[in-house]
Amino acid sequence: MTIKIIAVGKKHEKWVTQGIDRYETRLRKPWDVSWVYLPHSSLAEEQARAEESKRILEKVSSDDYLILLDERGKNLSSPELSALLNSNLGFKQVVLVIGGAYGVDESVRSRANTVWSLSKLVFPHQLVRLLLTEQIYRAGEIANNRPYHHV
Ligand SMILES: C[S@@+](CC[C@H](N)C(=O)[O-])C[C@H]1O[C@@H](n2cnc3c(N)ncnc32)[C@H](O)[C@@H]1O
Repeated sequence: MTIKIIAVGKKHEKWVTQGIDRYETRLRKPWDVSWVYLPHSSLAEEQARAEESKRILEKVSSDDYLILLDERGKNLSSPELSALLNSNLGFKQVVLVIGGAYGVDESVRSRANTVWSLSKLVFPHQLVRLLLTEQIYRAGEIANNRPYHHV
């Protein structure tokens, strides 16, 4: 399974890099995770959201399974995420999107196959990168029946 994470903003900030590295170095094949960083728009809120959403969709193929991270989405348990990533659903690649400071607009929301909420709380973008990386690692461990995940 190929997993692409599209994140609005620069590379990871120093304080999350160590955490992300911790999980990514442990991630085992066959899951192959890569990051795409998109520049922040310098426009005002609504136009910035539209510009960043356009840039996001330019990186998504019609045959990708798109998961948008958004606090208004649905909750998934870790086993449910694992099953979702593991099932492949006939798609070549799963793409996960983390929006910028203003989130994304309706174009990305309506393209998304799943809108996934980590919590009703709004988290800062960089922290979402770290939480997502740990959850992908956890999902892989669940899929491979390894003991990292305890219920
Ligand atoms: C600072 S938040 C933006 C919040 C913004 N108010 C919005 O309307 O989306 C940056 C990004 O982090 C992700 N995010 C933040 N909290 C989240 C949560 N609880 N669940 C899922 N994704 C979240 C979303 O992708 C969001 O676009």
